[in-house]
Amino acid sequence: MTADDRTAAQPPSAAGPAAPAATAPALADSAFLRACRREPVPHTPVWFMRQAGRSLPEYRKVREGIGMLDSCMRPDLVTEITLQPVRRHGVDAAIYFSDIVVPLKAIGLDLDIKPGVGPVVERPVRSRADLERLRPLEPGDVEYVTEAVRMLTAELGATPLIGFAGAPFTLASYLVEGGPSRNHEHTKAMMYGDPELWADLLDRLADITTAFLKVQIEAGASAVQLFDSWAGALAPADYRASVLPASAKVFDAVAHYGVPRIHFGVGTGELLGAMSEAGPDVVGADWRVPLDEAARRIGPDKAVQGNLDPAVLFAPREAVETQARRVLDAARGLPGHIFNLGHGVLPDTDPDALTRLVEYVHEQTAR
Ligand SMILES: Cc1c2[nH]c(c1CCC(=O)O)Cc1[nH]c(c(CCC(=O)O)c1C)Cc1[nH]c(c(CCC(=O)O)c1C)Cc1[nH]c(c(C)c1CCC(=O)O)C2
Repeated sequence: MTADDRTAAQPPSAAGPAAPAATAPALADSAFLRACRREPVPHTPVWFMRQAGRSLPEYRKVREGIGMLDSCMRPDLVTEITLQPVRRHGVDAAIYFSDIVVPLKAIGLDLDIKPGVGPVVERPVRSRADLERLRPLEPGDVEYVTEAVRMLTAELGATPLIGFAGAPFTLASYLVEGGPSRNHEHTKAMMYGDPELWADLLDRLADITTAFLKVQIEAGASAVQLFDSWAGALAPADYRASVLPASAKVFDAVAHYGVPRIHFGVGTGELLGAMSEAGPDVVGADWRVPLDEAARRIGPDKAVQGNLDPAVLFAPREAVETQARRVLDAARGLPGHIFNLGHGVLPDTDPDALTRLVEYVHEQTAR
């Protein structure tokens, strides 16, 4: 079935589905949403960050000749690409196919995603005058997101759809540096050197991120993840003083929807407690901290997500299973574990290794 057939079979009505997808009983009872709420699960749910993307030949095929940002604006492509890993791997959740810079593009910033590089911003944001270019995001700026989420929730049925956005710090890093950065030097120069301008920038980004998450939740996303990928570059005191308030503002602003909110960053072992204080329901950890220790740092009443090193998938099957077993052992006795990688799927990963890993986790944890 093509994406077009699907649209024809199930036209997304302007009023949306009769019952909001997020409250349909089978969906609410899915292993993923149960784990987010720290309820007993039939098996440990599994999904992978970057599960939709270059590791899949079917992804490369539909993306042929179409730029990354262009593909994010086409609901038919977004729907197809989001569904590909669900069909192939049998993961317990879909993640909406987009990118953290899509809302910034949608408010008119001159940026692109360069293959093999990442987001590149034509004119970096460095001064108060530059801030004026960061206007608020209106739902009408991203109608294609609403349409794609509706098409997806109709297709996915009882499989949850995770919406996402970039956290203010990670978005700020791309905007201030003008592209990917190892040391975030311009970003930190603004954070330390002009705290007022920095706070303003993060506050505007918090509002844009919130608006982008609201569009996804209101169209039917069952959970949301806030990616603060580069927060691990910060010392805990600086994170708490200069970044946490903006991320907490985002979590607060979407709390009333009641959908689980996940918080994740790379290299954040020392920040897990602070990231938990920002107010999410679930905290993701990378592979540098054992999951039981991560759970201690995250504190009570929150689910944990993670944390297999994505590079492990390049090892032979037995080694992958040994390492996955270590993650499951560390998670034993923790109510609310969502199995994931410690960061995104690497582009050269063998897709069959991912499928086998989903089967392994399901088998090993079947109750
Ligand atoms: C930092 C960040 C970005 N984008 C994202 C983050 C946070 C997650 C993380 O820490 O990895 C988030 C993101 N980007 C993409 C998704 C899709 C959903 C999923 O997880 O499957 C998600 C969740 C698609 C994408 N986003 C991008 C691709 C690759 C583009 C392509 O296929 O041509 C995909 C599938 C581009 C992108 N966009 C970004 C980078 C670093 C890159 C890679 C550049 C490259 O190596 O080519 C910025």
